Parts: sequence; C-alpha cells; structure tokens
Amino acid sequence: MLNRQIRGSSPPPRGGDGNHVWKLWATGLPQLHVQPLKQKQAYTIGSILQHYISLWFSLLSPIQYAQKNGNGLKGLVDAGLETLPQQYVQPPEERLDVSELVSKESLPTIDVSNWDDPEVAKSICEAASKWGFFQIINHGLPIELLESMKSAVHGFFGLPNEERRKYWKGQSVSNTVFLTTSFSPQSEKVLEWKDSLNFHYKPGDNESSASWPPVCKDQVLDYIKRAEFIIKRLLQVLLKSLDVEEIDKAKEYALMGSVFVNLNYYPHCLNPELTAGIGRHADLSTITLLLQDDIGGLYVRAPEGNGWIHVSPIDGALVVNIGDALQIMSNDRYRSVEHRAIPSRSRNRVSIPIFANPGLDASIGPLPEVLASGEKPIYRQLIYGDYLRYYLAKGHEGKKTIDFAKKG
Ligand SMILES: O=C(O)CCC(=O)C(=O)O
Ligand SMILES: [Fe+2]
Repeated sequence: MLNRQIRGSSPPPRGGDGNHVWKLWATGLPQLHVQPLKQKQAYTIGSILQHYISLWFSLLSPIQYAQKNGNGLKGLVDAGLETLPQQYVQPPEERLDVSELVSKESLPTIDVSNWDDPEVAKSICEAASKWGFFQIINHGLPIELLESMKSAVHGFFGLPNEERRKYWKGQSVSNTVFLTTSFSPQSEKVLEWKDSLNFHYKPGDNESSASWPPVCKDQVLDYIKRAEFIIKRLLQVLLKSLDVEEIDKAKEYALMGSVFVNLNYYPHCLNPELTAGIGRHADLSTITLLLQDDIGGLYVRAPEGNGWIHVSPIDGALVVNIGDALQIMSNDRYRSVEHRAIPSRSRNRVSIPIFANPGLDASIGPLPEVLASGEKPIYRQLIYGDYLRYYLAKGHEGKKTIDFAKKG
C-alpha cells in the first residue's frame, strides 16, 4: 500500500486501501430484509388498509421499520408516528439546554467577493482560529443553484419508500451513494433524528455518478463541481497563513483527495427538545462547506466552551467549518469545533454539507511548515482512512474523537 505524504510529489493513487474504507462504511450493515410496505396514498380502501398496516408495523417496532426495512426515519414519520420513540430520546445532558444559548455573539460573516484581498484572507484565518466556523457571502454560487440543491434533497426524500430504499446502505444499487438513518445506528445508544443520502465523489471521476439517483444526480454533480472552486480558494488562504505557499497535486490529495456530500433530511419532530437531529460532534474533514435551508437549528460551541451559538440562516450564504484533519495539520492553529443540529417541530429541515477530506490512504500529521520553528507536534502521523474508520465505528462523541490522533 502506498501512503501519500503531504510532501510527496508523485501523482496520487486512486482506489486501493482507501476504497476499502469507503466500502466498509457504505456496506457496513448486513443485507437487509425488505418489507414491501407502501407509503400512504390517495383514499382507496386498499391504500387506507395499507396505511394502517404500515402504521401498526411502525408502532410495533419503529426501529425495525425505519432501519432494518430500509424505510428510514422519513418512512417512519410518514407512517403517522404520534409519539417520539424511546430510542430517539436523548439523556438530559445531551439535550440542548436553552439556558446555554448565547445570543449576544454571532459567527463572523465574511464577504469573499475579492479572494485576493488580504483583509478577506485575514478574516478567514482569524475566524478559523477563534470560532472554527464562519459564513461566507458573495462566493459566486448563484442563488438558483443553491435553491435547486435544496429542492433536489426534498425531491429525493419525497420519493416513495420503495424508490428511496434502492439506495439503502448495504444494498444500494450504487457503489458511491448510500442512504442511511441516524449516524452509526449499530453502535449508538440513542438514535439521531435524521436520514441522509451520502455521496462519495473522487475529484475527476465522472463515471460513478451514472448510478446516482436520477432525481438529484445532475444537481449534486453540478453543485460539487462548482463548490470545488470555493473549497480550493479557502484551503489556499488557510494554508498560506501556515507558510504553505503552493498546493501541488500531492498536497491537494492530502487536503481534498476524497469528497463526501451528504443530503441531510431532518423530518419534523413532535418533541425536538428531547432529541438530536445530529448530536455533538466535530467534522473529520479538512474543511466542510455547508448549505442549510431557512429553518435554522444548527448550533456551534462558543469559544472557550461557553454555551452554544445559533448559526442563523442567511439567504445565499454558505457555512464553512474547520474539521479535525485541518486542526491536526495546523497543529491546533485552526480549530474544529463541536456543533449539533435540532430538528424543527413543524417543518422538514434539509442541509447539504460537502466534506473535503484527505485522500483515504493519505498520511496526515502536523505540517512541516508549521513545525519549522521548532514547535512540538501535538498529533502523530496517521493514515486518514484509519481515523475515518475509528470515527465511524462509534456514535458522536464531541471533541473526544481527536484524541485518537494525539501523540501518546
Ligand atoms: O445540518 C446541519 O446544519 C449540520 C450537519 C452537520 O453538522 C454534519 O452533517 O456534519
Ligand atoms: Fe458536522
């Protein structure tokens, strides 16, 4: 196996061990038995009967219905769920406590219409160090493109159960897309109130998208390709301030050699205060570019751990956050920060993160440029795929995960 060093100079390999990690993730569950239950339809005796049978199954065993039968949480909610299943009730310490909300501070919003402006670069790097999160406006992606992405998410999740189920984890018709529910349901004590359709995109690979769901394929591909430009600009700015002047092919592979895009769908929830759409976690990417809708519900840990700040939706903006991989490479100059999302009581919320990750077989660690002045490395050198495997094998654990990468 060839491990990519960020300093290496030969062209990055594709596939190999890295693909193995993706496959493990995408097919982790055993083959699932699929019940031919249908979503509720217009009013015929048959469809009413079917609806009640469906409801009965969902109440009898909501988890079986959502997970094992590949209907997802969306299917469970559509079946007419009237109480929050116990499996989704978070212990009190994991619920968002309103007394912890910080309203006097908000995340920086940065106008990036001129990427070459040193003030823009300064704001980005300061925000990445202090907050780990910021929003960007005037980034060049037209509002119609952002709207069409959000509609594409609703389009996919609006499909009947049996259509969505074709992409269910472990039995997906595509090698590069899978649908799942919660985060890591086989190892979580409490489930998260979310379904997501996850895409794996290898920059330059135009073939795998042929098997993507027709209802959202074009939009997702177009969106990733156009967002790649922004990801590259952000990484250039962030790395320049770490004394990395040029991002060559090998560095690019270590920074964004694998790209995951998730279409997150948080169905409306009767008791949002008791559950978590996505629990406390930091991303393991280098950077994440997130498009959220106008509903709100994303909260970020304030600096010094002092409460939670709401990321107010701004029309046309994209949220940027630093992930663990860049915190490791920057030896803590930039911070990956805990965040969480709460579903809405009345509306189905969607969000679309693009995770720019190191190539799965890339070797990452504090950059030589950062350590040049004799600074001690906080993290060891590790294969990114190993970190990913470790992260995915557990439920969300806030900032604890990064300890895996710390020097012993
Ligand atoms: O839905 C959101 O706003 C956040 C999603 C998120 O943090 C993630 O998918 O990692
Ligand atoms: Fe996240």
